[in-house]
Amino acid sequence: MVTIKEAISLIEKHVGVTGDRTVEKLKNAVGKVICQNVESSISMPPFRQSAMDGYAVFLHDNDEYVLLDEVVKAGDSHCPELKPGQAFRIFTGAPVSVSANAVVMQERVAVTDKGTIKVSGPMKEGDNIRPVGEQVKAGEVALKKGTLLTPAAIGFLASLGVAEVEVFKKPSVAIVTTGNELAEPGELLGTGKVYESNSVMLAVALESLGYENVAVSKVPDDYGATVRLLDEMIDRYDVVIASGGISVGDYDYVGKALNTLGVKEHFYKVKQKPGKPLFFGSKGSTAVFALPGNPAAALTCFYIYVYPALERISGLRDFRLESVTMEAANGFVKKGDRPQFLKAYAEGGKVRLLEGQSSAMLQTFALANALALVPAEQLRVEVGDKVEVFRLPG
Ligand SMILES: Nc1nc2c(c(=O)[nH]1)N[C@H]1C(S)=C(S)[C@@H](COP(=O)(O)OP(=O)(O)OC[C@H]3O[C@@H](n4cnc5c(N)ncnc54)[C@H](O)[C@@H]3O)O[C@H]1N2
Ligand code: MOO
Repeated sequence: MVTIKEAISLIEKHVGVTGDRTVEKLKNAVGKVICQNVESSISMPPFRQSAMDGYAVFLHDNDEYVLLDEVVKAGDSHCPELKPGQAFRIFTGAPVSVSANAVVMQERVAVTDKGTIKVSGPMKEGDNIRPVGEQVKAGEVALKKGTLLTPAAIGFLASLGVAEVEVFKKPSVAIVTTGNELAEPGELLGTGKVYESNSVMLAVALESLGYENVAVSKVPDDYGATVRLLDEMIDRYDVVIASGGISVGDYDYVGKALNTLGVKEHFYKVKQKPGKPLFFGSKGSTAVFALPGNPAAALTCFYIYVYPALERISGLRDFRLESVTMEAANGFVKKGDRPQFLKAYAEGGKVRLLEGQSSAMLQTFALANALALVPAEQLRVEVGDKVEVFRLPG
């Protein structure tokens, strides 16, 4: 049995980026990680650009300027040169000629009937002109290897004319559920059966985190069938997530099957509640997690252990779950000597510890947006106590 900390560091030690790369169209690359520096082929902005609707001027020692009969708007390619004391009409995004050394916003300008403009307030060189390459210069690194492609990063690359980007391939994931008792939602529920919930829950969690290559397969409590299915999945996928059959019961075959298949155990059993019988191992380059079957335990283990592992494999080499300290909005009495992850609701800087913490209860999880961790030695949480809180993604 390992501690939560030990389990996390063993996972960090044994998982790493697969190194597989792929070229993605920009709009398909969100949530992926750049696998090499992206250099900009252009300067951004590519030309001196007006930041305001107003007038471009060649500054002189007077607040009155002769207005040329010229208008330059965004997209225009022409741009008149000025002599000191001259001005022309310009709009936001339009190119600014080299001789124009400031742009004044139109709210500060009065047009006279003598063909001049009068400017109120001070002006200095460079006002309201975005210099060439202010964001990035041609040939410079725009985004570094290892950067996560957020919508902002995708927009930035699009602004540089990038249409495709080379990223780390996200790992492929096989979910394997086990159990004779499992019925499919939609079927009539026979005596002794429960509806199977873990595969769809884990599959949509993966999908919402951007993992697209996800397979689901199911096996009854049969040793031979469990060995065969796990063998195939370990062979074909980067990560295997089994659910159920990992405890000590006579019909819990996952641990025995993984052992038979030569999966190297990095840990089995974590001192925590829920999710004590969590297994993590690897075979070749495939990482194998066996989550406890109890649905809330499975999902807790997924968020705390599997999700960070997947993000690291996807290229975020140093990914860790972030936790914040919050005040408890209500009290909680912990049973037993294991640290406990509690389904919780974080709001306005406080965290509410929810009713119904059994590892079989998904209803509470459905109402939660966070997991709060109560340490082993703390037997009660009082209102106002500081609690470590992990916000759940999405
Ligand atoms: N003698 C002991 N018994 C148990 C121990 C122990 O230490 N000693 N640990 C308990 C704890 S804690 C957990 S957690 C469970 C984990 O057991 P398994 O991982 O072997 O899971 P199963 O027995 O297969 O199932 C547990 C529970 O979850 C339901 N389940 C399983 N898969 C699904 C699914 N895909 N969808 C919905 N529900 C599922 C299953 O029907 C069971 O009710 O072991 C304790 N026992
Ligand atoms: O470790 Mo189990 O998840 O407490 O029921």
